[in-house]
Amino acid sequence: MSGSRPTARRIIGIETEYGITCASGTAGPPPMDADQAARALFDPIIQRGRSSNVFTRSGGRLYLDVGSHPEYATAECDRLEDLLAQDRAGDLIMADLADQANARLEDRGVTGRIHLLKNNLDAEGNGFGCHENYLVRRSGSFWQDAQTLVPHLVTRQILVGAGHIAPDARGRARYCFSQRADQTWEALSAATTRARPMINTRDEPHADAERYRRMHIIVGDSSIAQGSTLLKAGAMDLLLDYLESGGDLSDLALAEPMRAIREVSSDLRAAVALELADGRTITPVDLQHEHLERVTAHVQAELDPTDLQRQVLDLWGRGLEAVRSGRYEAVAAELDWAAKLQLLTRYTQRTGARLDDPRVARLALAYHDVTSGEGLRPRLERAGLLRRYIDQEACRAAVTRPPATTRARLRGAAVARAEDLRLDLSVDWVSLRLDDGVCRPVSLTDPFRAVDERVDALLAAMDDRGLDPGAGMRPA
Ligand SMILES: Nc1ncnc2c1ncn2[C@@H]1O[C@H](COP(=O)(O)OP(=O)(O)OP(=O)(O)O)[C@@H](O)[C@H]1O
Ligand SMILES: [Mg+2]
Repeated sequence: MSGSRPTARRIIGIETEYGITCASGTAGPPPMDADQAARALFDPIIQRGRSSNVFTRSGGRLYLDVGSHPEYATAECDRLEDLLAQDRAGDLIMADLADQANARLEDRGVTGRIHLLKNNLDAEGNGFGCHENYLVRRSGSFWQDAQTLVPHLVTRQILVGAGHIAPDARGRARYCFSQRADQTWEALSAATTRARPMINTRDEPHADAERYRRMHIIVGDSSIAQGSTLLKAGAMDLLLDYLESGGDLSDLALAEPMRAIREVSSDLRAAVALELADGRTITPVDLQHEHLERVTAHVQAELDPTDLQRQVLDLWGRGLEAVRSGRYEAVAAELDWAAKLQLLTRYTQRTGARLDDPRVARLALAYHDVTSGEGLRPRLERAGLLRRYIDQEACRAAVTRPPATTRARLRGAAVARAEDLRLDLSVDWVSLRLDDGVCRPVSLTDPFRAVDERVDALLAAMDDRGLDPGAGMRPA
């Protein structure tokens, strides 16, 4: 590959909603429902910060909305290695909270254990999301770019879907690519719950609104395998670079994206004929292949890709080949749908259980369980059956260390100082404010700016305040 420039710097963040249940430790019913379990999980956070919406030392956001899906939004990342580490740090933060909550339950003599699930469908059939955020330039044709991405979002599930067991039209269980595909109702919309679009077009850039927009993609499955996260975000970043450099995908617009997204999910051979807007038809594999070829040509002509970006292109190609040939084992260490399918297939072959057997459902759920000591991922990773692109130490470190190259560095430093000195700090994505009635709020509208003397001054003011026992201290 012989281009010359790096990909344009782009802010990327991933928000994950987690499923939560409290499994009974006896034969009786669960000791608490999902709402109660979520509140038990967030209890120490609410005690400490008097809020269920806090920013962390990693620069990310921990959040419990109404309802029962605790959420972690990663800090702003502009390197794929940081995104992988921060995304995993979110799982670790949640798992630590669950450990603490389970210890409190045990102290109270409650026989039940809280489990956190990184999937997209709860036992009652309610869906919840994993959202990707990509900074895009306002000067580009956002609407057209957003529309242009729909065919990619419809078909990328054959690579980055998390895999799902669902009944077919005759009620028989079968394996499909995505949990989220059936939960999506529109291509583009500014409403998220009613319309369930693939891209949420609400204009909230968390940055200078004259220059930027935030592409808010809400159709993806949550990822367990780092390979899935890498390919999901890395392919989108490269596609956006291609489009922002004048690339065009409009000849691949689909006639009926909503119908297509369901058809793609349920055809494991990815050979279904999808109708294009111009009347031609194309299979999901061929459509993805076409995207990959254009992006690869763009990379070769213009870009000097990073090591992880090379791996994105490599995995993209191998993933398509695995689907086309039906030899999914080739990517079973890298892509969720293939990893889970291999696990379930081995189990059904060994035991003779069918896909609709409750034991198979439990095994599938264990793949998504991120609670310490419960889920399968750590074991699969240790055994080399799931590939780690970023080692566990780096992910652990990201729990308290924000990305170094974006404004998250400033936010993380300020949050850490406020926690250490027990000072009240108001934080959101674009500002920091010490609640002492003296310091002026610091506005951080440039997400690429990782060094800022105003934040240095704020940290110094915090040190001064922290020394003064009367000022700004929170009640113990
Ligand atoms: N300028 C930006 N461009 C792209 N992504 C950004 C930018 N600023 C922040 N982000 C990322 O966007 C995500 C915002 O998460 P958050 O959960 O607050 O989303 P939201 O869409 O604002 O809110 P909600 O979940 O309440 O609907 C984070 O992952 C963050 O890193
Ligand atoms: Mg969110």
